[in-house]
Amino acid sequence: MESWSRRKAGVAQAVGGVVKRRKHVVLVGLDGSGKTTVLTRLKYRCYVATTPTIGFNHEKVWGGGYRWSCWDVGGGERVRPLWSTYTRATDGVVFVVDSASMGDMMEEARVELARVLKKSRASSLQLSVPAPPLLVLANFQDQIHARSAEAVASSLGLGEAMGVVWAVAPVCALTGEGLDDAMASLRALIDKVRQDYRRRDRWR
Ligand SMILES: Nc1nc2c(ncn2[C@@H]2O[C@H](COP(=O)(O)OP(=O)(O)OP(=O)(O)O)[C@@H](O)[C@H]2O)c(=O)[nH]1
Ligand SMILES: [Mg+2]
Repeated sequence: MESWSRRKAGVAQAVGGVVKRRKHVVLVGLDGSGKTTVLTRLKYRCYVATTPTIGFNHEKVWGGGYRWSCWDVGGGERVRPLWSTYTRATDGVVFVVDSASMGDMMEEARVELARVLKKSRASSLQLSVPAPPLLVLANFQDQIHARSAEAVASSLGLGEAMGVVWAVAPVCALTGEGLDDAMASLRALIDKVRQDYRRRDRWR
C-alpha cells in the first residue's frame, strides 16, 4: 500500500515536471541594440550574424538553467507600436540597450521604455494580473565606452516610480558573457512578483 502511494506521488511529480510551462518573455529595445543576437545566442550557444528584424522571431530557449518561450520583436521606429501586443500578459519584459550608444540614443531608449512599461502596466491592471518584471540587458559590454549597469539604470531613469520590479544586467551578446546570469535573475524577479502578488491577494 505504502509503495503504491509513493509510486503515485512519483508519477504526479513527473507529470508536474512535464506540464510545468515555459516562462514567456519578450525582448524589446531600439533597433540594433542586439535583441536577435541575444535570442540566437541563447538558442544556438554561439554567435549568429543577424539582419534587422522586420516582424518578430520566436524560439524556445534555455537560459540561466530555465526554459523560456522567447519573442524578439523588431525595434525599428515604425514597428515599435507593436511591442505592446507582445508584452501583454507576458511573464517578463527584457529591454535590450546598446550601452555604448550616444546620449541621444539612450534618451530615445528611455522614452520608448517608459512607453512600453506604461502600456504593460495598464494591460496587467485590466487583466488583474501582476505587472511583469523588467530586466534591462546592458548589452555591448565588450565596447570600451560601454556604460556600466548602474549608469544604464540612471540614463533610463529607472527607480521606484517605474511601478515594476526591475534589474539591470551587464551582458555581451557577441560572446554570450553575462547572459545566463541575466536569465537566472529574470527568473528570480518573476518568482518574486508572483509570490508578492499571491501574498497580497491573501490579505485582500
Ligand atoms: N560588439 C558587439 N556587437 C553586438 C553585440 N550585440 C549585438 N551586436 C551586433 O549589433 C548588430 C545588431 O544586432 P541585432 O541583434 O540584429 O539587433 P536587433 O536589436 O535585433 O535589431 P532590430 O532587429 O533591427 O531591432 C549586429 O551586427 C550584431 O552582431 C554586442 O554585445 N557587442
Ligand atoms: Mg532583430
